[in-house]
Amino acid sequence: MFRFLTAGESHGQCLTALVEGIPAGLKINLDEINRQMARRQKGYGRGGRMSIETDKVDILSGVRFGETMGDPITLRVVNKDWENWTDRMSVMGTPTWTKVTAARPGHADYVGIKKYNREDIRDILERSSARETAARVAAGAVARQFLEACGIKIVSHVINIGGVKANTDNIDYANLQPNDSDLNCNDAQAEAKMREAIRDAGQAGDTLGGTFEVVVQNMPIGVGSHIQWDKRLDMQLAGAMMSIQAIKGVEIGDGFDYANHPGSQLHDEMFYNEDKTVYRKTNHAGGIEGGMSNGEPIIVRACMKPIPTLMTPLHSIDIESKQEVLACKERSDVCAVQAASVVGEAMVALAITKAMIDKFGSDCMVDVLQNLQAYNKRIKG
Ligand SMILES: Cc1cc2nc3c(=O)[nH]c(=O)nc-3n(C[C@H](O)[C@H](O)[C@H](O)COP(=O)(O)O)c2cc1C
Ligand SMILES: C=C(O[C@@H]1CC(C(=O)O)=C[C@@H](OP(=O)(O)O)[C@H]1O)C(=O)O
Repeated sequence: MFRFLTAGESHGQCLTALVEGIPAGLKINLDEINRQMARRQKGYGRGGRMSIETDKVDILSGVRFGETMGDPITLRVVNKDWENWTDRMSVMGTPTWTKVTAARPGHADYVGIKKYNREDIRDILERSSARETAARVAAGAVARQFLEACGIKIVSHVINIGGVKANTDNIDYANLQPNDSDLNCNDAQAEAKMREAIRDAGQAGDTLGGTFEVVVQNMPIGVGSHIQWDKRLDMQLAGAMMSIQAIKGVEIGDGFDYANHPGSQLHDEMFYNEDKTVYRKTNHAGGIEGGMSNGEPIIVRACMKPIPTLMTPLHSIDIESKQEVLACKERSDVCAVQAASVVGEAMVALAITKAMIDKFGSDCMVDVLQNLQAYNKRIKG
């Protein structure tokens, strides 16, 4: 059993993640965790907050002398900005700060206020903020280290920002490499145009969304199951991806394009190599058939809506005065698709880790790796 939870507010003292079920005996590389944290903070179009924070993870439990013990792992990311918010975010005492009352269309503000019976929108926006994704990337970075010990790699790339599309013809998904570019895009020409689009949107007080792909490489066959709805790997991946703030669409493989062509053009035909191992010439299925990994790279595509906080605010309502007003202008990102792609990698890593642990066990790495090896041997035979 593998699970994780996060806690913390955007301008509170810290964010935490509690990760349970990582097997004992996994070597943890803290520098690598922090490298993932830094990747999430990059990206042209991020707001002022990113120049305040330098996200670093403290491991508070579950790891001893660099190795997991099988215990729950607690990860903490301190919010440097907390110091500037102690008046507004004090744990005890009486509020001295003006309430936020003008709801932002597209954010959690209005519905949250109603549902939780609050008068200050800050009580909602602090937790609905995607600052929370820092804790997910920390948890995901631990999961990635488990997956890498099992030989599995996860990469992503941005393929569309605000309608500017990267060239995605002839991508070799099995060998797609991580890139360090500003927008996590492999097409330099498209990336330059994406930057222009983000700059123009920012100057107009507007925001942009986009699309990215997360790819899982070297995935063993048969992880997930057709037996029950909640064991299907595609369901677990889609849920994980949809749980990210502002993600509004998820596709596996050809996804919505399946609707446009007949089956004869889309199902991935099977062939035998000389040694009778099976191979495919195509991967329309995106590495999953019948809710199980089929050994091809898993391709999960996600669409992020434009950021809801606009510097040229939208028409909205004030929950206190009951007047029609302009939405509140919190400091904000113009575009965060690159950051979302890093969060997407983390969520995919966490979902794949859960499915791998369901299949190969979670007590200790020696058992997991032996189980995986024996299983691979049987499958190949
Ligand atoms: C990495 C990342 C950064 C984000 N930055 C902002 C931001 O600066 N301002 C904002 O209003 N929304 C931002 N969002 C989106 C909101 O958090 C999100 O739209 C909101 O929580 C409502 O949830 P929903 O869009 O899923 O309905 C960001 C999302 C992600 C994934
Ligand atoms: C803080 C992060 O993202 C935040 C997500 C966010 C929102 O409403 O989702 C609003 C902004 O926060 P602030 O109001 O402090 O500027 C973003 O910066 C982060 O990614 O670390």
